[in-house]
Amino acid sequence: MRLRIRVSIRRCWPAVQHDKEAAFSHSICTVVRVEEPVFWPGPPDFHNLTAKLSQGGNGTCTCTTRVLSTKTLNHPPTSWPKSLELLPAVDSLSPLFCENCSAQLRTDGEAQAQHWLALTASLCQTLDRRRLLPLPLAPVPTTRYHFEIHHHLHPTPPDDSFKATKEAQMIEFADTPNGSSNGVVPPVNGNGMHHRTLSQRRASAPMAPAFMVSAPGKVIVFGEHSVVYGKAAIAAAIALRSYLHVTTLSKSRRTVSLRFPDIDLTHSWDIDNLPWAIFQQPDKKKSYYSLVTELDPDLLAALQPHIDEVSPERSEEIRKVHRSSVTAFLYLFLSLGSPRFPGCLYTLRSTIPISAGLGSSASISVCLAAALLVQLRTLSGPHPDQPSEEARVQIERINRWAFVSEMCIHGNPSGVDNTVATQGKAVVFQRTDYSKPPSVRPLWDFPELPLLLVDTKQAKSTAHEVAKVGKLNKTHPKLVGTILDAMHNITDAAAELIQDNTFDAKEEESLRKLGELMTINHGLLNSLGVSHPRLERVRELVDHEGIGWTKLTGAGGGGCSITLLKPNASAEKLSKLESQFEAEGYQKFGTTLGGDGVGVLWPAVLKNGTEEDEEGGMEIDVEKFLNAQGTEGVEQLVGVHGDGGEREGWKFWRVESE
Ligand SMILES: Nc1ncnc2c1ncn2[C@@H]1O[C@H](COP(=O)(O)OP(=O)(O)O)[C@@H](O)[C@H]1O
Ligand SMILES: C[C@@](O)(CCOP(=O)(O)O)CC(=O)O
Repeated sequence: MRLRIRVSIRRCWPAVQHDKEAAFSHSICTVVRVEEPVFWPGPPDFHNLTAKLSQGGNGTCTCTTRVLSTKTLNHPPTSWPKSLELLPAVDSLSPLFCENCSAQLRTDGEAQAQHWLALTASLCQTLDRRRLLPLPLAPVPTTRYHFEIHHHLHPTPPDDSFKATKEAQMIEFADTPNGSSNGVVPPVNGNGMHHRTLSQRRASAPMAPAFMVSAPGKVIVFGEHSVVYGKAAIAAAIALRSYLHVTTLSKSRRTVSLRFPDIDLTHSWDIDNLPWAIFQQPDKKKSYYSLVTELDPDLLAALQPHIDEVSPERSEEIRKVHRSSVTAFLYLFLSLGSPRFPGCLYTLRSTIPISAGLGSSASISVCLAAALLVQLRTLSGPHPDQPSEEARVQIERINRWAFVSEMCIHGNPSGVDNTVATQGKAVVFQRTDYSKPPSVRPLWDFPELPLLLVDTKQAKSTAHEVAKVGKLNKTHPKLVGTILDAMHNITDAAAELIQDNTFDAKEEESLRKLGELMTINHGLLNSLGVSHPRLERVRELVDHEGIGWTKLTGAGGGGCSITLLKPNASAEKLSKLESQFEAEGYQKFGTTLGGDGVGVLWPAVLKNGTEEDEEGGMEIDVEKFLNAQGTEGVEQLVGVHGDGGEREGWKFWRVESE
């Protein structure tokens, strides 16, 4: 079957349409390429497009698209802007950033030409900006867009009304988050004028397809707490993950809503009542690539009334949890968004136990940051052929904002949790200077360690434990400094050991050396006062059986422990230990280390072994997502891994090993 795809580019001067022929089989993904002269800052709006069956079909095909990659080619386009007056009005676009160099373009209206020049200069990269004057002496680069088109065939409806509107629906766009028109843009006729007859008008559609993002939890294998003081830590992603579903509402619905059932939180705000003015002040405004290393007290104060209105009838304990999540969301939403942001519903579910030291807050922070950046179209990819370097830039962008969210949730984070939740795998992390990005060294061959993960079910607060160590450090700076240095040396030794060619995760001697480092690390954490009797009890039980080495993981004060099991640990002893854990109210987790970091499912359609798979997949709507039962239900519905490995649909920014 062949489909004709018509791609029309909005907010691009001059307005352009492309007709593309592409062969499709029933309900698959395909890639279409469009080349477009770059006359405009930022990617054009290709958000939704519909494709028309050009032959042999008796149905329509609704497609959603995503820009897979953009590549700048240095050959001139076929048309040129003739004079500066012809440049389009730019005041409807805010903020303006160059996609290539991330430079913020001027928005002061002083001279619109400046935008164009700055953009062109940055795209030409090697060209001296001054040589671009006067226009159009410089070669204007062309951007090549790759689209991924998900299309779903719908049978032709029996009634004729469909035929009447079919043509009008042929080119249909969703609005961009920063856009000023409503969700449906009519076709452009030969004069560049928009027109659509009354009979062809339709109710507003949602402005973008629903999509999902997901990020893993983590275990810190070495270096928690000391990492807050600039020492190195080793952390690895785990298979437990958070999943965030984003629905964009139609233009008339000006609310932003959170549904976070794990913490029993539901709340909506009127977007137009949020304190945009202060977040948009030139001295406060941040861009999607900013490195924010501290929260702005004025912005926090402006958010306070909107945080205070959440869950007024709940207990103080619950409100505290709600406040953390809401502060993180609102801070990100107002920092990254704009008053023209569309109404949205964010629904979050996580399989990571909360406040157990497995990085639940970092995982949701990464999801929130990634979702907002995806909505703003500031991320390229992910796609399987994305160059590592490009993937790295996207990961860095998400990570920077996830760190801001982490600051909202627990005050003084080191950034290790959000880094591993964004990047996945296992990393050696160190942040010596908080005004700069951290050093992150991936451990590509992180071994498959035989780990037992035990949740004490003793809730703790990271903020509280971190503050406790801070206080101890203030009182005994020299002594605590020595302990933190020793922890750093342990991490160094462990990284060296793991990367040594002779290290074998199945061999006793290798594991013994690593296990001893874990024991020492735990002892030092205990000396800082962040263990807990229930954590000590796990150690006691494991030590009694003599089958492994145990340390707390995460902030401590409760939460989880990890035990590195000896290779010869007998099944009998293990099962005895597990029964004892169960009897004493502990929960054992089976998890693998070193999985993928942040992933995107765009649109929210997955194959789930249901009838709908025949039609291209099953759309994950909010209802299905909320109705999924427990961890198993969530994983079955949207998990990044199905029974047969990685699920088709989820995509990850992957930084490969050099
Ligand atoms: N599934 C979730 N839904 C909503 N908020 C969450 C979720 N998981 C974590 N959080 C937020 O993160 C906080 C827990 O952070 P923290 O104490 O650092 O624990 P952890 O060690 O699990 O990261 C919670 O109080 C809540 O604000
Ligand atoms: C104690 C600390 O090192 C790790 C905290 O991990 P968690 O929040 O318990 O998952 C704090 C940090 O690194 O920000």
